[in-house]
Amino acid sequence: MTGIAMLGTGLIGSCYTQALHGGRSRDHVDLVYSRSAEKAAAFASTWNVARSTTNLAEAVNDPGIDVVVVALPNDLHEQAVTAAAGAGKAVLCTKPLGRNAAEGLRMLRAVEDAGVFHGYLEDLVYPPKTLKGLQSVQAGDLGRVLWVRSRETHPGPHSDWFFDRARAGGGAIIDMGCHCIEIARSFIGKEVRPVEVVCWGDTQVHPIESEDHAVGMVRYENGAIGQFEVSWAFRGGMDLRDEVAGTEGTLWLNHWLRTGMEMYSAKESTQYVAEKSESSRGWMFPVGDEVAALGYTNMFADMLDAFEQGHEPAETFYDGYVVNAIMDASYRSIDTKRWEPIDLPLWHGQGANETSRLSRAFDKDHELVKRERMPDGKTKLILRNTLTGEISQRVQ
Ligand SMILES: NC(=O)C1=CN([C@@H]2O[C@H](COP(=O)(O)OP(=O)(O)OC[C@H]3O[C@@H](n4cnc5c(N)ncnc54)[C@H](OP(=O)(O)O)[C@@H]3O)[C@@H](O)[C@H]2O)C=CC1
Ligand SMILES: O=C1CO[C@H](CO)[C@@H](O)[C@@H]1O
Repeated sequence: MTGIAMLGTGLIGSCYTQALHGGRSRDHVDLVYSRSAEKAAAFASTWNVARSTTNLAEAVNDPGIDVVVVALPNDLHEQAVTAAAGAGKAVLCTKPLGRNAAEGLRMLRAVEDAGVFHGYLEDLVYPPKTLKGLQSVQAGDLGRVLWVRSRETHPGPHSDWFFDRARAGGGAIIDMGCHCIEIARSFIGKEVRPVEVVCWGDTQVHPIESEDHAVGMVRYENGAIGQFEVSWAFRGGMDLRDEVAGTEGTLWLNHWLRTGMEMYSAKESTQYVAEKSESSRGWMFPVGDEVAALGYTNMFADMLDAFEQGHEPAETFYDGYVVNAIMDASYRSIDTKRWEPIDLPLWHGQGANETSRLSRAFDKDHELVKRERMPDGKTKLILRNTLTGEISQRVQ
């Protein structure tokens, strides 16, 4: 059995542990690291973890440990990854990989130089409905993907360090834009190079330096656009939605509010409703199995299958570094108010390959712009003359 160490006893350390224990039925966290012996003991007792330590070096060097899971605040990722790689252990790191692309790239180099297995824990490309959507998109059911819109908004994070710009590396973009960017990149095709970004971001509500709102557009080399929308001041819970628009189809995913379970209670509920839920009475949107719905279960199954079978998981540190580079350009764009190029000193995907407009030949002189069935039962064809550019219509 694979020996697993969990570094961190916070929100994500608990979610990851629940997912690991419930997922493939053969995974178990063997060792937990916390700064405090009391917290470590409490975590170990809640989640039935056999051993704990307050020494990070001891955790990663433990001979019974094969895989180290980094579930620590953003400013501690690099240090933990370097320690795990130095100990020759496989390392799985939560999002964002780094606080910027330079940090992300150093982490990628550290695991590559050490020759250890690495996985980027981007859960939101693994929810069951996202995996099903990705399969359809990859099979071509939606045609060519033109535009992906991904939104994550909630009233704000649950711990102090998120609000400290230096520790977190930024605000809502680094915290949640990273999810939206990787979701869009997955639907558009991870081999397609992201070229430039234009982004607005501002601090509208919280008394902090970091942005609590942002909207950005990432332009890919094939013309596709990945749009992200993030807020740390949205009221009403956690709104997690994705939309994919292709030349032949559309996909809408709603992950959290309005997922199919809606409950009303006139009384104050005593039950936990869902992550970042703001209501415990009236209309509520509980989630049946949070760790599955958020993708953690499938994510760890992919990571551990890949580790045991000796191949790469769907998300590696390389993906985390690309996402970091897109976020760096987003922050530059907020300052310059212009499209900013995405700097990718390391790129594994396709080379320059601008996709031209789709040809929709109608007859020898025309392309079809649009076809629509009208209320009178007739069909209107809107055509463009390929020689003159003239637009005309025919009614059939
Ligand atoms: N969907 C996702 O993939 C999510 C990912 N995350 C990511 O997980 C990481 C941790 O976030 P989260 O678990 O929510 O954060 P929390 O604040 O809930 O927990 C962080 C944990 O890290 C440990 N820690 C160790 N050193 C420090 C330190 N110097 N300062 C603060 N904490 C420390 C603490 O455990 P102890 O006190 O026992 O030492 C603490 O419980 C972040 O990178 C975040 O972006 C977070 C939420 C969701
Ligand atoms: O998706 C998420 C929910 O909120 C958390 C706190 O802002 C994020 O860190 C996390 O990635």
